[in-house]
Amino acid sequence: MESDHPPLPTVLCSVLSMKRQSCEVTLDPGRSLLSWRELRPRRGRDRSRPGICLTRMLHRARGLVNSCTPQFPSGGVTVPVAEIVSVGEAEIDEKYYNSMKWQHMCKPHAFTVRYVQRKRKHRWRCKEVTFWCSDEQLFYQWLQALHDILEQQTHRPKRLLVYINPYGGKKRGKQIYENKVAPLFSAAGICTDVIVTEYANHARDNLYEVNVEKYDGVVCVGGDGMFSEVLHGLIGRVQKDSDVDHNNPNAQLSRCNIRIGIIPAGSTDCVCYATIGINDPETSALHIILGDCQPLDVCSVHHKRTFLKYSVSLLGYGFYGDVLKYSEKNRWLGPARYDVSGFKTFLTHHCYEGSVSFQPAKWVLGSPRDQIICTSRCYICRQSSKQLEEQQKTQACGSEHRDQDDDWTTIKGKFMAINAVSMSCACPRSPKGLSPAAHLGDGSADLILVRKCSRLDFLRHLIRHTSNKDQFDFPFVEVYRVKNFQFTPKHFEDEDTESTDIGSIGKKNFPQICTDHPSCGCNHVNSIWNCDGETVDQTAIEMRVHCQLIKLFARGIENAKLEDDVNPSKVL
Ligand SMILES: Nc1ncnc2c1ncn2[C@@H]1O[C@H](COP(=O)(O)OP(=O)(O)OP(=O)(O)O)[C@@H](O)[C@H]1O
Ligand SMILES: CCCCCCCCCCCCC/C=C/[C@@H](O)[C@H](CO)NC(C)=O
Ligand SMILES: [Ca+2]
Repeated sequence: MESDHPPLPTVLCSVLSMKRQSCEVTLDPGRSLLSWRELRPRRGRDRSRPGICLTRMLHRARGLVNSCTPQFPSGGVTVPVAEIVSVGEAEIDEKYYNSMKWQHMCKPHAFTVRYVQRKRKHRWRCKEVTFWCSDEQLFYQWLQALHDILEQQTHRPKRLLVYINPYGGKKRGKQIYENKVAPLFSAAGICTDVIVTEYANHARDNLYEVNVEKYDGVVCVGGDGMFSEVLHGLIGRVQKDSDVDHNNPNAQLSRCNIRIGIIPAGSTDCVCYATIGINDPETSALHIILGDCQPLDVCSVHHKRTFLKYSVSLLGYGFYGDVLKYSEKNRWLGPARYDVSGFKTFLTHHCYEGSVSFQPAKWVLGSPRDQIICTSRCYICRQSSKQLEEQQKTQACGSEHRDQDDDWTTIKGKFMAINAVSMSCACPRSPKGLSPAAHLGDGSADLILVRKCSRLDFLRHLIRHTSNKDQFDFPFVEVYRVKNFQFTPKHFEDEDTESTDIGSIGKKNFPQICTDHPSCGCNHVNSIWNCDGETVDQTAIEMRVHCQLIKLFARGIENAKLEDDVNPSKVL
């Protein structure tokens, strides 16, 4: 009787040689694992009967122990196929070849497997191992089997468009790409078109013209500003192609399916750090090669009915706006400009008067202070986006997004900082980020309001950004998980009398705002908005989160505990 089940894929198991040692190498397509372990000859027996072990091994190698139950080694290395970077004919070092026993081969039958090895703190390295086969037939059998199984990794990119900012960070973008990334892409058989940008917004503008369909992904080499350019280019292009008016703050934006990879070469590189866990070009390149996919929330920022910018990390007014304002004047300082400017801004100690209105993200499972960190395959992000989609389906009415009007909260006052973050914003300066429990793809942002406080209190709050302690645990700090917010600076109604949605909210809310405390320096003084490290020209803005609008070549933060326990490529 014929079985309905497809035949089980054949396990390939051979004795191959590795670094002059015999190894049992197993490729188990069913479990998508490649493993190997050294075969140690039993000392006493082997000394008295030289050669017996090799004979047995060669016999097994020729006969191939096919269809056997895989014997996963108790000591050895196991690599998931999903973490194999490349497989190819080995480039043989002549000295090594001459010292080998099997010199009767006219050509060395060896292949090299490159794979991901996890190091500490989310760093990945590309490790390689070369296996020697006893004959040509066996060699081709292995090469074919490995190529076939890698072909099944269809989510991996084959063709990439790469933009390099030669002036980001320490101006090492080109060097970083050429030395650390290009060799890996080439080993993995990825074709690239590389554009070294010649002016600001070159990448963004180019993305409006280029045939994006040709590529499986876009890679940016640079910092958050460079990422922002690519983000604007891609989202803008997709909206244009699908006839979505991005000036409409309520427009349902079309999702962007082409993934973006980030090779960190900037000053903060917060998007890279918060989605991969480290700013390391080689690690990022490996995530791209393996074809990782991390959906990411994007916030749109509008003034009245005019689109201003998209943000994925920090949209900050007050402290972070001022830090950016001063740091832009000192770009020549490179990454240190943020420290100099941060110190100066801290000493200035400005607060700003205004009104913040927001709607809570009611569907989300988490809350900003629950200490549940967004990790790879985050449950909260999956559930929240599912719930949001269902909610949107039931309210679906054309291409406009309709928010209920009844649940707005308005907070008026004097603020040291207003920060909206749709991800943790973790970066080397603040390893847990501005909101450690914010989620990459839950469709919400954490709105952090730091009210007017003493310089010492503000310093205490800032220092918490660098520690594990709760940075929201101060009487002058509030945090809300929101789906949108609007901000109107106090002086807005004086300078702009036109009636709009946001304008009328401002007018409605301002009569009670005081103009006392002349000493605090907040009257009639505006900050600017820092939008992912770029300045925004308007101060009265509205922001809305678009759940999982884009995808990155990343996988979120792998659970450190889990990583230690089940590191797949570690020597057991
Ligand atoms: N060829 C170029 N010449 C001048 N400016 C450029 C060029 N290419 C890109 N830019 C701009 O440079 C700005 C900063 O770049 P980038 O983000 O790479 O570095 P950074 O500002 O040092 O790092 P971070 O954004 O992480 O703080 C971006 O706003 C980008 O638009
Ligand atoms: C006196 C101690 C002060 C310590 C304060 C450390 C806080 C550092 C927090 C950095 C937050 C970074 C958020 C990310 C913002 C990026 O979008 C942007 C562009 O790269 N970077 C900055 C610095 O605005
Ligand atoms: Ca989010």
